[in-house]
Amino acid sequence: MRSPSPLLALRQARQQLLETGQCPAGIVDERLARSWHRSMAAGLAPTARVSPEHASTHHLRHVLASNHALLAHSRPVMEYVFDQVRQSQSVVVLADSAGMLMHTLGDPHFVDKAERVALTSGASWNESHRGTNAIGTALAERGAVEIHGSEHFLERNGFLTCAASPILSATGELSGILDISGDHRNGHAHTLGLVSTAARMIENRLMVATCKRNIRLHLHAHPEGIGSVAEGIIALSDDGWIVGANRVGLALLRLNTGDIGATLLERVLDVRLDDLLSRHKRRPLQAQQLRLHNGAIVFAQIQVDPAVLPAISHAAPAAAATPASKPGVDALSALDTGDARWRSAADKARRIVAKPIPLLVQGESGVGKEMFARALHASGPRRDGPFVAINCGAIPESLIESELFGYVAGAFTGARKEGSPGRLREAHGGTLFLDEIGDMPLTMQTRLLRVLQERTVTPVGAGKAVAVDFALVCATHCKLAEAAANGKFRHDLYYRINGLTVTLPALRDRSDFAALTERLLSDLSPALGVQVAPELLSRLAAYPWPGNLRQYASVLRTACAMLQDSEDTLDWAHMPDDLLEALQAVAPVAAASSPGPAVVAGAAPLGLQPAAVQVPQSLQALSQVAIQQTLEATRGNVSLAARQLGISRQTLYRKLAAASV
Ligand SMILES: Nc1ncnc2c1ncn2[C@@H]1O[C@H](COP(=O)(O)OP(=O)(O)OP(=O)(O)O)[C@@H](O)[C@H]1O
Repeated sequence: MRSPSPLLALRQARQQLLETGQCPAGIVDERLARSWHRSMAAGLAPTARVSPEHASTHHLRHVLASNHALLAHSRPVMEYVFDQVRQSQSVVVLADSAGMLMHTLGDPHFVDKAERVALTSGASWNESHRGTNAIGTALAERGAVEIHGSEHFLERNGFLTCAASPILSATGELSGILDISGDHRNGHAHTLGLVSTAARMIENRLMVATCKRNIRLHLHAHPEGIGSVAEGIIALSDDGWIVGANRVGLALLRLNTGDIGATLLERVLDVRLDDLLSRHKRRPLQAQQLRLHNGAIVFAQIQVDPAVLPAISHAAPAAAATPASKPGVDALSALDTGDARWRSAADKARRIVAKPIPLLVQGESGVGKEMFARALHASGPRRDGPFVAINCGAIPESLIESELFGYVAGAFTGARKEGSPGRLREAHGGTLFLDEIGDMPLTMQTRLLRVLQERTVTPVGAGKAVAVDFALVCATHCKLAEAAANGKFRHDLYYRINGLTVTLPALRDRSDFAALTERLLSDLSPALGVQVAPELLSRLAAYPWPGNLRQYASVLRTACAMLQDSEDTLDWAHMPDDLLEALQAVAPVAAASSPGPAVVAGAAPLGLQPAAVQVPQSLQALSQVAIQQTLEATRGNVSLAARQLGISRQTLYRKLAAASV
């Protein structure tokens, strides 16, 4: 591995492994020890002269065809790398995600004739076939490794020195392995660095190709770093979701692979997508300076296919919804895909939009309450004013007062020198949207009530009140009337914010699943006309979607990213693994009609027709099944499960607590 273990120590460690089944701690690199154990567990013997596992011509052809893009983008990089190592008589190899060689450059003179076949296309270097080796071990460890001489598990491979690095896709999956192998006497200290850099070059090329229809941010901490192999790349959907990223991009934005497909750009950076695009239009070649929410600065160059830019510039504000206010063609009706309950909520809200009547929007997490509020704002007379959204549950109690009401210069330690107007005053002339109002601490409820009664704000540390004028929309996932009855929410504030209450339906209760799906898909990829296969659509319609529209939109977004260039229909193969099983387990319903009383097939194995074993269950129970399956798939990782379900951790805990009552 990185620093070759001394030969004697290696021999002793291997001897002990073979005799006791345990590798002594501290003598060899931990990853090497893990790999030796895996090789033993695969039933391999170090002295065995196994004949190389080789794919049939038919299978090899299939693998090459399905890795067409990877091969095309790897070839030029492999040629460049080969030029660098030509003198050291090495071969440069590309393997698929199972460790099968797909392309080799260089003549393996250092290998005797009998072994040469092992370095040709079709040979498998998966650890289960060849024990510890750079390709197989890089696959198993998902990281770059070097394996020298007798670190190889099979003695017959001891003449090799190899360095390999994984190549990751834009969504973080392992696409293949790049490897440099040579005679172990010619090993070079820089080979691992070379192969890792080359793998990144391939990843970047692949990402630009697979995300060519997306808006891309090319990022670096310094403007000069943009365009280099060390640049970060982030791919965005038209409505500002991060749908792809290379490793540097993730690191720069402090994200993990699991955040891809589940994170809005504006949650990470202090900028909205439409602002980015309009700055790009004005100065297409200039790197923009952006700030992360933690204060760090990055520089970004936007790249977007000119053919899709007009569609995007049109679509980006559509997410914020700013069309005219005529009923029938306003921003609210642009969200209307035919569900009667949703339409009735929109009709009622439309009637008070120009009046000083506060609106309370109820509905489960992710049903689209904020989108509804934004669209209402854009449909009303204040649409040219600001829309200020505040998540009352997300601001720490100690900060909520200064965040909402503002403060004067020097009001408290840590305050900004120039003071802050506060979010309530930012909403002046527009709409204030208070999300999760039920989570607001009681002391703040009292202050908010005063603001609403007096229509003035008094910043922290100020003696004088400032007049404010905004339309108020609040949202809650809980029944606020119950919270008021239990003393958790002030009665007087409840009456003050509840001029009109509308309830948005959960996704599983909507009757417009097919139309909604079409709408979400056309938002995600306006130019592509992506559809869903009918069988899959009927299963999606029957699934309980605990995370509602947020979860469904996120699943569709990731599925669209899985489409090959030649595909335009989403099918089972594009669905995430954790959802597949759950979808197979629900009985299909006609997507155009209401899901109605759903049925579950119990634990029907994949591929079985679940309708044969239908067991009626409540929708709530179905939702719990989906939650449990996601938790199992994420091995109990609540944060990851919540992200995959499209709900917050608090909501997931709440649902789990409700289930255990
Ligand atoms: N009508 C819609 N059309 C397209 N996408 C939608 C629609 N409604 C919601 N979404 C998707 O669902 C996501 C969540 O929507 P939104 O934030 O409005 O829900 P919410 O009910 O306010 O959630 P929470 O209760 O967690 O704050 C959006 O970012 C968007 O991806």
